[in-house]
Amino acid sequence: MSADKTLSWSYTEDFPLEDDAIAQARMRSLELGIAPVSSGTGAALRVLAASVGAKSVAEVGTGTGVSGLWLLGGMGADGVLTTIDVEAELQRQARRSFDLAGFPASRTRVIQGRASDVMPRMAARSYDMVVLDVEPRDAVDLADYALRMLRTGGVLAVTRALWHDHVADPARRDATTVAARELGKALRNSPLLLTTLLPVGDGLLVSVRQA
Ligand SMILES: C[S@@+](CC[C@H](N)C(=O)[O-])C[C@H]1O[C@@H](n2cnc3c(N)ncnc32)[C@H](O)[C@@H]1O
Repeated sequence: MSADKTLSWSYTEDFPLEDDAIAQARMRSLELGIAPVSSGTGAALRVLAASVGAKSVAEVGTGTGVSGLWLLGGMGADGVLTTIDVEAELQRQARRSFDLAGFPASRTRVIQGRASDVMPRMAARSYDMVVLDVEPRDAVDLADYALRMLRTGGVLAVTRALWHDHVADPARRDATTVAARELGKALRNSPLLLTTLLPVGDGLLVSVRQA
């Protein structure tokens, strides 16, 4: 690996142009101690949403709406983002972010609750894209619900898949790191999916549902 890799990675993170609405949502997130997706991850999510012509996207982990704004930016003008979070106050902030960015309320469905309670009640095979932006141990628990919701050709995106760069280090055996590692392998090995691991942000697992 070239010694310039770190430089290239920071260049990649700085490459996307983040608009004012996203920058403000990011600031509010950091003030509240919530880690939003990086610019590189957000831009990748936007491209993925656009590439599948997403009209229906579900996200777990609303936060203050940073990832949501990126996703909305990649969806068609009539696309609806359904976003789930346990924290009502964060969702109030996210609604404000969507509003300030000019997205009408009809473009978002903000659901408060634990994803493991909410997702089983959501329609099967109806979503173009599902994003899990939660800790790896939660992502492991939610991946099957997410796959159930995806249409054929739909995309599952799981953030934080390199978990603070611990996943690549075999000496790291803590439960969260192991969960991230195991989830990556399970998605990669599934005959239902085409999966790749992108080193953007804190790692982005991307799977396409093939049938
Ligand atoms: C990393 S933050 C999301 C940041 C957001 N996607 C952004 O980019 O602005 C993770 C969020 O997931 C929520 N969360 C964690 N576990 C959850 C679960 N099981 N069900 C619903 N929400 C959950 C937390 O309350 C937190 O707001």
